[in-house]
Amino acid sequence: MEASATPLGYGSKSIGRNGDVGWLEYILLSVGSGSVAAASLPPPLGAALEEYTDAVREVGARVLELMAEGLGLAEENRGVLRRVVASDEADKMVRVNHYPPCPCPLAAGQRGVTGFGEHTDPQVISLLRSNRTGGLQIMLPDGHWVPVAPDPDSLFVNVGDSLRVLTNGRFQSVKHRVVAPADGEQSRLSVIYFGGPAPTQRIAPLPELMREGELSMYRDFTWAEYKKAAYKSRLGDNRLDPFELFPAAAQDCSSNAVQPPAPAPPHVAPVH
Ligand SMILES: O=C(O)CCC(=O)C(=O)O
Ligand SMILES: [Fe+2]
Repeated sequence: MEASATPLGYGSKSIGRNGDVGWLEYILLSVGSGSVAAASLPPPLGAALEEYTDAVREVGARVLELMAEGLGLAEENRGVLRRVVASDEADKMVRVNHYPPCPCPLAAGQRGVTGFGEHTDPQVISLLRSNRTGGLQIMLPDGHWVPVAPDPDSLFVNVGDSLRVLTNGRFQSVKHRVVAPADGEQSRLSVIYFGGPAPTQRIAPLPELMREGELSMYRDFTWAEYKKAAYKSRLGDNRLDPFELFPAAAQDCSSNAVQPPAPAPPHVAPVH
């Protein structure tokens, strides 16, 4: 069965509304007061979800503080990134992905089928946990895919597009994808917290970070605007492109500059 979360809720195979497909089923929830999706869960599950999200968000906020320190921000400014995801109005989403083993026969040279197609996360920071089954891969600047070793005791941290803009490209959002388990392998299960800004938050390079004469590489936008644009796009699109002010300069230092074009998935795309 193919079902699409719209955009929240349960989905199977169909990711988003724009034709992206993968070998998975998932549930995508918005967490926090006023969130329809979390409020519709059985109360103990809703409470557990909020508790988990708050705990993992705090880890993300701490990582952002360390990143601010690493960027050389003065001590009094080190909370500037943390506050983007930790404010009361900040957008909190959780996705649970389940990738059953795919019984599909593989053609010669084909390493698997796409569980989740290549993309960057649009938010500020994502923290992922998984079971012991691998499949997650990240793309290096030279276009090579490298596997992320599964470790149920670790959190995998991803920089999102918004953090890339907030740091004027100093941190890059990295393309990642999931290859579904082959027939006979264990299912992969992952839980991802996506730390986003408040809807009205202006996403622009932090003034505290800009050097004298440094120009923003992006035109200003709000998180609500970017989220809407992200939902309208395909998974593999470089979603920041329409917001770039100096495309050539932004691409020069972009990990996405050398991406091969995303293959158009006929149904569930093979992975070579
Ligand atoms: O399921 C995974 O391991 C990664 C999925 C992912 O990248 C996402 O949901 O944004
Ligand atoms: Fe992702």
